[in-house]
Amino acid sequence: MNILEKIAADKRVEVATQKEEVPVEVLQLLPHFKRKCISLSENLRKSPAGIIAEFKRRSPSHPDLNPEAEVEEIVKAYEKFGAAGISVLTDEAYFGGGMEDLSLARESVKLPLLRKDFVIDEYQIYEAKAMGADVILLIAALLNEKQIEKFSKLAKELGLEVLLEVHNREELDNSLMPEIDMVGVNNRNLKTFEVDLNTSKELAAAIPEEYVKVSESGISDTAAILELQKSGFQGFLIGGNFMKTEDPGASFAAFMQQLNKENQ
Ligand SMILES: O=C(O)c1ccccc1NCC(=O)[C@H](O)[C@H](O)COP(=O)(O)O
Repeated sequence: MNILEKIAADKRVEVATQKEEVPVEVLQLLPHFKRKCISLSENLRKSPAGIIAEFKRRSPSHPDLNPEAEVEEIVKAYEKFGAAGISVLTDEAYFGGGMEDLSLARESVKLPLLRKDFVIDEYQIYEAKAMGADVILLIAALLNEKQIEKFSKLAKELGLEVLLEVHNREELDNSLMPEIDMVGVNNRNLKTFEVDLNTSKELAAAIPEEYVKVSESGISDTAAILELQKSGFQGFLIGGNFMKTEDPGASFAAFMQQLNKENQ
């Protein structure tokens, strides 16, 4: 079993329990459920930098990233220094996150929030909306075409945007549908954890123009962004580069300062 299959297997158990504890009917009564979402894809189209800055405490590839990190201060700094959106890891078992982090982020910033998790059940989409997310992630490697269609349609009904994550041409060709707003190319091979930015560059031309292109994972300098922009990417999902430092907000600010200088 590879890491993604293991995460998905655990997620099925977790979601089954959560559904019993807090049924969809209860989620629908929560105040954020009626909230109008903010568009991440629009922000990425108009932002000169297009950074989706991520909050995470750890990951399978980086188990000790920033175990004690608190969400509020970090996301406020991401907003203050020019992020186009924020990704919040809500998986507890492998990333040390939770729905509480998403809720706290929602109370702290006005930027669009991506619920970064492993969606395998419609329940998680209702939950994302109820906790204040604007965008969900659908990982092509985890889902078949029918699931992607069903989940993205539900997301649209709830007013959420969809970021589809792919890692190769086959996943891209099998998973594109009209309800998807953004296509993210994950530069990290989730089977080996190897990172290669050429994955984004090689897939870019195959992503139809109507989808905002997002390059995900392994971005650690502004030169990489300038390169990826040339291939048509408008969004850049960056987590570890900021979260591995003592002050992720300050490292984000320094990164943005450098990027703005180079983008002039
Ligand atoms: O990062 C991992 O180890 C990982 C393992 C299994 C599934 C997903 C994983 N990462 C999620 C992500 O895709 C990243 O959090 C995100 O793209 C940011 O990447 P980075 O900038 O390299 O932290």
